[in-house]
Amino acid sequence: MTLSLTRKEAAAKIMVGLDKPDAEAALQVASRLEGTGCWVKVGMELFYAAGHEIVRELKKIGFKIFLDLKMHDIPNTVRGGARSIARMGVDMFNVHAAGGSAMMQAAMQGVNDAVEAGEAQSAPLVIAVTQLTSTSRETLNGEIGIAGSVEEAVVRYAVLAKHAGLQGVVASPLEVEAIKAACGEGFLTVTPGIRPAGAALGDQARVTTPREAVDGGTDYLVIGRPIVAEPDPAQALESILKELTES
Ligand SMILES: O=c1ccn([C@@H]2O[C@H](COP(=O)(O)O)[C@@H](O)[C@H]2O)c(=O)[nH]1
Repeated sequence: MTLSLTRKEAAAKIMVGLDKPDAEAALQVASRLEGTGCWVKVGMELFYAAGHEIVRELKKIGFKIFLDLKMHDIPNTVRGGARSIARMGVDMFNVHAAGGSAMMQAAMQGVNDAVEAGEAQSAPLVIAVTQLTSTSRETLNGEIGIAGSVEEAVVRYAVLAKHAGLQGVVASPLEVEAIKAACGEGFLTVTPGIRPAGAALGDQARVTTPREAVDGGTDYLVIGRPIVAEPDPAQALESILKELTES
């Protein structure tokens, strides 16, 4: 089924991956996206270079922020890390489901610690990475050592994350239908692995177009290089929005 979205609805589903080496480069792109209504995603490259300050700057501009640091450590460390992240005022962050239930529950406890101590005004959404969208079945079976299909592995982690109290998962758009069937419509799916027709796949293994991702029921489309590595990021975003608003 082709879903017809308004421009506002489409923009609110897009998380632009600001994978840039420093604050200046990131803010240059962000300034071109200001006012569109899209989210921005701050990942390892930008956060390790520009830290809390870039989060503050992006919030000041008015963006909703997904902090994509994919925590994976012992529960006590993740609890402390989650508390620190909640204090920063981001809207969403993630952990690896491979860390197990106790670790994911610890992330939720860290958020509660921050809220109860009055350090965070509101609780960010906490989601779990299932299997990276760069992982193919061959890699999953032959290197990571998990048997079966990628979809089975993704759904197993999604169910684990749901039982641990998390609000959603990161997966490819190809697995959204199975995740929603197993975890319910309200369980969020945040999907990288988005490539407009003809765009280079790069290191992504499990991809769809923006239109296919939306029609498959995803909640959020994470899009990096097809926007931020283009000479005109605003124009690249516009053409994706056009694809999503045409029925
Ligand atoms: O499974 C995952 C988890 C996170 N990502 C992140 O999303 C963006 C995708 O960027 P593209 O340039 O559109 O490929 C990137 O920041 C990744 O770290 C992911 O791709 N897959």
